[in-house]
Amino acid sequence: MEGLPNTYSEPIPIAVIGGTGISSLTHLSFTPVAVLNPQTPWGTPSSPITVLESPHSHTPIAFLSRHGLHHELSPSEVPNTANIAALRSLGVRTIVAFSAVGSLDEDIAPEHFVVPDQIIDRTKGIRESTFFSGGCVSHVGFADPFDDLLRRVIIDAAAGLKDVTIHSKGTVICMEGPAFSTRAESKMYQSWGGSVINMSVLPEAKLAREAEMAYAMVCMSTDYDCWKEDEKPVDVSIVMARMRKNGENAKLLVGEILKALADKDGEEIIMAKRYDGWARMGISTSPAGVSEAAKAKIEWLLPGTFPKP
Ligand SMILES: CSC[C@H]1O[C@H](OP(=O)(O)O)[C@H](O)[C@@H]1O
Ligand SMILES: Nc1ncnc2[nH]cnc12
Repeated sequence: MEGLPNTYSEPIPIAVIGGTGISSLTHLSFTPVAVLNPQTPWGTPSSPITVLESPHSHTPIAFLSRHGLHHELSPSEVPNTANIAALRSLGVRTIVAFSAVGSLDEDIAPEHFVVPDQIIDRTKGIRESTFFSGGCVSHVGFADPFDDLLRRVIIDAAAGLKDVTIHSKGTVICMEGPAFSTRAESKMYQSWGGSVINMSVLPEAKLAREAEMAYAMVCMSTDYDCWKEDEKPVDVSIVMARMRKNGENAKLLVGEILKALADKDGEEIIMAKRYDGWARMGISTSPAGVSEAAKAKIEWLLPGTFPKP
């Protein structure tokens, strides 16, 4: 990426967040045109943000590597607030996130993709998980944590890929890690109705909702965790081996998603106006009680919420 400009003059409405095994979006159909390093009131994002253009679409996309360019950030260390704030500041309104997951369901085989519709939170409260703290409280609705319009686009787009089996719903369990689950935990998650397990969907999805963006995740199955007695329990070599094929399919899928969103209806889906005001509506702090520090940060994230008098 050397030699690319570090500015981009247009808003970038779509972002792709890559996780394990996807630290760039290098593929014939994408041309990197800039590398940005936005700073935010919540700090610096996980990685520089690459801006890519594609012949499939007039809409540029921003790519962010969740664990850093060299996978140096553990799931608990990912600066999710900085990541989401940085993307929003570039104009992003729609996020397609990718994640390597373990399967809790016999039918979700390695290399299958799942577009989940629900989440169960098993993180340990050690991740910074809201923009609304330090003097401004907001409670956003999160009953349906993923955006259904975007989920539908992804599911339909995946139908254009010949060797990807896609599951159109499921519950993702988000554990803290970084160690994998015990067998007892894995079986308990199955009994709770979990379909797949990862360490990344939270608080990423929650912060995207607070930032009034549309968010969906593509879960790429790599293993059967450790509930299945006739399989070797998950380890990193198993995950990385599966991610070679998954990573190629993920890049093809991004191309198909951009094609699908390249028309007028697509623009409406991408701009996610349906989330305008969600976080602002949830603010419970009375105007006189909002701290100046919180006002400044929220105004940076969602301009117009606390305009200067
Ligand atoms: C390397 S296996 C565990 C690791 O893989 C997943 O990462 P990501 O969601 O970023 O693709 C999982 O969430 C864990 O962080
Ligand atoms: N079994 C597993 N548990 C948690 N995260 C994962 N990512 C890939 N496989 C996983």
